[in-house]
Amino acid sequence: MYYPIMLDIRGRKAVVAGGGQVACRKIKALIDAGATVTVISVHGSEQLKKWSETGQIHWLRRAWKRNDAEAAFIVFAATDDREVNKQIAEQTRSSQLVNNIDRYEEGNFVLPAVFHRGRLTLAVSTGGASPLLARRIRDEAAGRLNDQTEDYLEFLFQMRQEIKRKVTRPADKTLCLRNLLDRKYREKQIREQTLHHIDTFIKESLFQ
Ligand SMILES: C[C@@]1(CC(=O)O)c2cc3[nH]c(cc4nc(cc5[nH]c(cc(n2)[C@H]1CCC(=O)O)[C@@](C)(CC(=O)O)[C@@H]5CCC(=O)O)C(CC(=O)O)=C4CCC(=O)O)c(CCC(=O)O)c3CC(=O)O
Ligand SMILES: NC(=O)C1=CN([C@@H]2O[C@H](COP(=O)(O)OP(=O)(O)OC[C@H]3O[C@@H](n4cnc5c(N)ncnc54)[C@H](O)[C@@H]3O)[C@@H](O)[C@H]2O)C=CC1
Repeated sequence: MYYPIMLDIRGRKAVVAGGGQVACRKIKALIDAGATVTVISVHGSEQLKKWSETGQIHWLRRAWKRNDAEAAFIVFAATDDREVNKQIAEQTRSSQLVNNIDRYEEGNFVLPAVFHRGRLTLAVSTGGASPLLARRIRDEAAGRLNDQTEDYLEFLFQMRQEIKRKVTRPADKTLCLRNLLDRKYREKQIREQTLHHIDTFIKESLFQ
């Protein structure tokens, strides 16, 4: 069974071998997550050229060389050459994260199908069994979210920060945080009032 995790890769070095369609999907997610991305590929899509021109990636227009992954935190073997991808995966240290796009067993992680909305991330994986089913389940789950999800979660975040700061007893904190999930806070107006009167919310949560 895979171990799921949300990685903070801001400023971390990501190295991607390959600049085709699949590599670009992985690169987009790396850029969005704030990684420092180096791409090694002779050829590249229009999108890759744009990212390179705008400084969002560092593109080395050449074939993969041994040691290219040396300083990387995370590596993608994303060429269309199975043998090259295999070698790249073999060249990484066991402490590095490596994804092989054509033979997932040769890497040590796989990417899920992802949907982001504000602070919410939905990630669905079938552990390599069927990427298309992962995508479909992701789309079905995302379709059940409504327009308010982003604001609602931002409200929960802000309230939770304040509750953590203001309420010290763990049991009291739990009471407040549980109370926050009451359906009434799905109403925008009630959320706004509550944010303005956090002390009242805390008192009511503890004495109701
Ligand atoms: C194991 C994994 C490794 C990894 O890439 O991390 C992997 C591996 C492989 N994918 C292959 C094919 C396809 N992959 C997609 C699409 C996606 N693939 C993604 C993830 C993963 N793909 C990981 C496991 C995910 C899981 O847990 O289930 C998604 C979810 C995330 C992402 O890529 O960001 C993204 C959808 C994102 C979105 O929609 O948003 C499509 C559809 C399309 O392209 O439209 C096809 C064609 C249809 C088909 O073949 O099923 C092949 C065969 C290559 C060949 O034979 O030529 C392999 C190789 C193998 O099986 O070893
Ligand atoms: N994991 C996944 O999500 C998926 C994986 N695949 C697999 O991904 C492979 C690649 O697909 P595409 O991106 O569409 O191919 P593509 O043909 O668009 O791109 C291949 C890229 O690999 C680069 N490349 C080839 N040899 C290289 C080397 N020695 N060093 C550096 N770069 C090198 C090329 O310059 C090119 O940019 C497919 O062969 C397929 O097996 C396909 C679909 C989804």
